[in-house]
Amino acid sequence: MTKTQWQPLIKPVVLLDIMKLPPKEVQQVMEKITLLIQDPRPDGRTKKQLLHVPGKPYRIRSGRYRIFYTYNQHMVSIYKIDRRNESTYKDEGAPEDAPDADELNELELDESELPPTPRTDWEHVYTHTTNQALPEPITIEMLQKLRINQAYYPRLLRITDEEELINCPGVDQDTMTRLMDYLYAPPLSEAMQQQDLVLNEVEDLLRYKEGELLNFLLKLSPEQEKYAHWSLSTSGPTLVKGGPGTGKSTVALYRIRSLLERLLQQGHKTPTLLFTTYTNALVKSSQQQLKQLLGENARYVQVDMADSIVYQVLNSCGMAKFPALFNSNSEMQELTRQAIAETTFSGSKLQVQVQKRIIEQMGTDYLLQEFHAVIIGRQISTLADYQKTTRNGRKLRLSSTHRAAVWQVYQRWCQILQAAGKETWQQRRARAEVLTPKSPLYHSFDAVVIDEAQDLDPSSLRLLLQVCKAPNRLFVTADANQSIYGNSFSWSDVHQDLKFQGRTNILRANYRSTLEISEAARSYLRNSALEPDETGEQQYQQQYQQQYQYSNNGPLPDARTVINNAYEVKLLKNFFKKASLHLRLTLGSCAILCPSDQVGRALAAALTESGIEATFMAGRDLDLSHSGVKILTLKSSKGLEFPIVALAGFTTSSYPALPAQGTPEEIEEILHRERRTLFVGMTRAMRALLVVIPHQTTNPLLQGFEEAYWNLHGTI
Ligand SMILES: Nc1ncnc2c1ncn2[C@@H]1O[C@H](COP(=O)(O)OP(=O)(O)OP(=O)(O)O)[C@@H](O)[C@H]1O
Repeated sequence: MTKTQWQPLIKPVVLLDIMKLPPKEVQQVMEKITLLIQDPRPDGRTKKQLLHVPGKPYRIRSGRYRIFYTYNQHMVSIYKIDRRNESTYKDEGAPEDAPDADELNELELDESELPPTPRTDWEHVYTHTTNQALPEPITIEMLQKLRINQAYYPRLLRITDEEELINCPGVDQDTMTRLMDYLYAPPLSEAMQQQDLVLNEVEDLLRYKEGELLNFLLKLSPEQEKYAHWSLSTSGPTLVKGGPGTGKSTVALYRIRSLLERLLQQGHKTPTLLFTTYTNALVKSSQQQLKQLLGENARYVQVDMADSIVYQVLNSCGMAKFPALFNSNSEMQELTRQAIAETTFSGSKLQVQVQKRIIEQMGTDYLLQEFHAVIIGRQISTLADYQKTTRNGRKLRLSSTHRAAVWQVYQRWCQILQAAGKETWQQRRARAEVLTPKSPLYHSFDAVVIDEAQDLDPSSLRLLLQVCKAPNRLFVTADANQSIYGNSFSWSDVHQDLKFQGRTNILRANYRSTLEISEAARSYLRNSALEPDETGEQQYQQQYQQQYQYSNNGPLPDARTVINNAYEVKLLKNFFKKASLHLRLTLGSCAILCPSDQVGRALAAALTESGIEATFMAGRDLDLSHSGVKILTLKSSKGLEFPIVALAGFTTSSYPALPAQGTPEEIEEILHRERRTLFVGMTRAMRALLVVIPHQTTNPLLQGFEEAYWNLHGTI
């Protein structure tokens, strides 16, 4: 057998090309790919470099087809299998080494195959995007070839034009994407930009065509690869940071694979690993990806939200039922107001008055955050300890008189909650943390990987550290600038074992968003980045604003003003339709991220009424495979991604909620946090982004869209 020297990689579009190939051609294509991985270098005959084509790809002929590829020292990346243009190959019987028509015809380049140049304006793109007939009719044969569920046949066979194709209610997203990709193969330049997938064996292509193999794994970049395997035998935990879309979650999943391999090599018969992430939707998608990555071995990995582990610890100790959680935020606020009213402050009459005023100025939200992030999150149980604590990330400075006042309200608050049989999530997590050593979960996992750690409570982090058998088998990913609830805290404040010095790395290449979207979001975030901590956060924040690497380009994102709700719906409808048509995607690729459930439901109703399928999905029942536009709150969009995104719903809501009598520092802290929340929303977008701004708004969060980064067209 010939030794394989180059690792074969394929672009996702190649899989569609394989589905389109007649069976007898597949064998021949596989033979050519086998030849390529033995030696991809051009030979001037069958393998040639196309010097005049953008990207200077190589091509090898395979009968009536040609395979396009690039290669480096170690890898061959195949990115298109295309039928030769018959008119340029008059002599079908020409020998393989006949003069190459490709060279003369420049691969029949049309305009769509030129490399994408950044366009400045969606409006311009819109006007050139009109509804057209499908490039070929949808047939039963096509649907069978694509292994599409027969239940969808009647609906799909009725489609005749592009608008019907992009807005096809009731057909799941995966099906629509497959059909769309099949009908509209991306041009060469786009195919080249797609991610690389690993082709372990050339025969896998045949297995894929026959339905035995459903997926191929992503090829990590060298730096991602390094962090997935890095420091497996150090003494402490490891941390990977990076901006949005740099592949932190991806590396976390591959880290699980290397930890598992290491444990199995070390002779562990039934290793147990824990992967925690942030929302139900992320649990589901991580489970799917781990199944793909690990096959049968996925049974060794438990995927959960950190709060499920909190529940499991309490349950295992018989402490899960009582006290009950609050039914609503307003119920919690009410009890907090009651605590403020009932607190008897100590000291002279003047001191009592001062303390009362301090608390009033603070507002219930800020006070609750102080209880949660500082007192409960750090397991502080005495005023003396509270007086000493550093309060990292809290902008409002508190003197010892302030702290004494907070402490007294806190004491009363605890009594009231106890009498009502209620607790907050933060109290529950802190309770679970203390109980962990008594729970069977203590030291029960051979390794723990925590994704999206920036918003975890310190109690949850310490709990997860305790369920892990050894600190060096803990791996954490985080991006402080995507912290949407709390503010920066110091890792070593959380636990002495959480010192990442020397074991922190940063990912720098963005694989999700276009350069234009990512740079616009970063320009919006500027000034709201978080405070430094001892893991090099300051350096990180400086690097955050430096040049990133991007794989994709596109038009500038839009920040558009609207005069009322009706126009907002009109703009959204127009944006989704045109962007979907232009990008050859369906409405299932579109998402609206909005400030609250209530606003989301109203938008879903209004869009549906206007003829666009749209569904509001609460965080717990997010279904990413659902057809039509998905409407989510900004907060529940964390960790997710969508090709087309609109941030909307600011015309009706009073977002952000600011305390009526808040101090400037307190308001500044809230605004910074919410600016990061909008930043998270913007960075969910892969290809197209729109922010809908109410006309003449004074909302401070909807200011700061710089003309250099955003398309700021007029009002509609
Ligand atoms: N090496 C790679 N090549 C191509 N695509 C990649 C690569 N690494 C990651 N991706 C893709 O980039 C996207 C973002 O990756 P991922 O979600 O892991 O990033 P992240 O850093 O966790 O993002 P965020 O913090 O914004 O949630 C995903 O679609 C992922 O498949």
